[in-house]
Amino acid sequence: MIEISHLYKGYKSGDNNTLVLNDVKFSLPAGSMAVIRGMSGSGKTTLLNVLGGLDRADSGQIRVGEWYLEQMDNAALGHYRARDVGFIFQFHNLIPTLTVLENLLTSIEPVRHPNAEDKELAMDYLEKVGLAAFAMRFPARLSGGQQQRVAIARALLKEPKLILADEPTGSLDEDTGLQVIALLQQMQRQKNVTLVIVTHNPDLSQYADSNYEMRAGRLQASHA
Ligand SMILES: Nc1ncnc2c1ncn2[C@@H]1O[C@H](COP(=O)(O)OP(=O)(O)OP(=O)(O)O)[C@@H](O)[C@H]1O
Repeated sequence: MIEISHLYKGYKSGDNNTLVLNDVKFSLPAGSMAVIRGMSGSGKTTLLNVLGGLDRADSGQIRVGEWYLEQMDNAALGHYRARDVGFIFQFHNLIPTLTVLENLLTSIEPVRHPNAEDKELAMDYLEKVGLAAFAMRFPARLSGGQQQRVAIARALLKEPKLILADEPTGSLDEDTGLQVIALLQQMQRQKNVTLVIVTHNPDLSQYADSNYEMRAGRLQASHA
């Protein structure tokens, strides 16, 4: 499902070019879960951004299913993101002027106009994250953890092939964090979704099919 090889990305500052991704190699079968840990600044978010088509590497190959990202123009990357990728990021980017339900439906809109079935499914996902009662609220009236769960429900609603999550349990208490992980695992098993999770939380490693550590731009398998 995911095949990455010889991936490099650097940022220039003055005469220095700091390599943030340094010959990254990574492969992950469809329907499995990888957890990537690593120190702050080691390149984890950069890797997720490149994998999700939000950013480009300087060189290297990235294949996700039938998509060959390094060969695609920006429009094609937009299609790829809209159709196949669900993002759960630390800064969840809910739209403040839309209700919780409307926020969920934004994940469908690039692909089709949401219909009654989509709305029903959106309510099911809100139920699953324990927020059905808040469907008509605006995000500002939710706690940070509740907003995080809305962002998760939004990513799940479009039932993407790939979910990229950056600290998905970061702003949640332990119980809610476990519920979220259980929900992600359920998606993985029932819908064959591939999950790549970046986290500082060592407790998530036990749920993964494979574990990695990012160190100064290099990705290494770990047994943690
Ligand atoms: N747009 C940018 N311009 C210059 N440097 C950048 C840019 N984006 C990221 N970096 C640098 O690249 C390195 C990797 O950043 P990245 O966000 O990928 O790390 P991370 O492992 O996700 O960290 P954290 O765990 O703190 O989120 C950092 O040193 C960061 O300062």
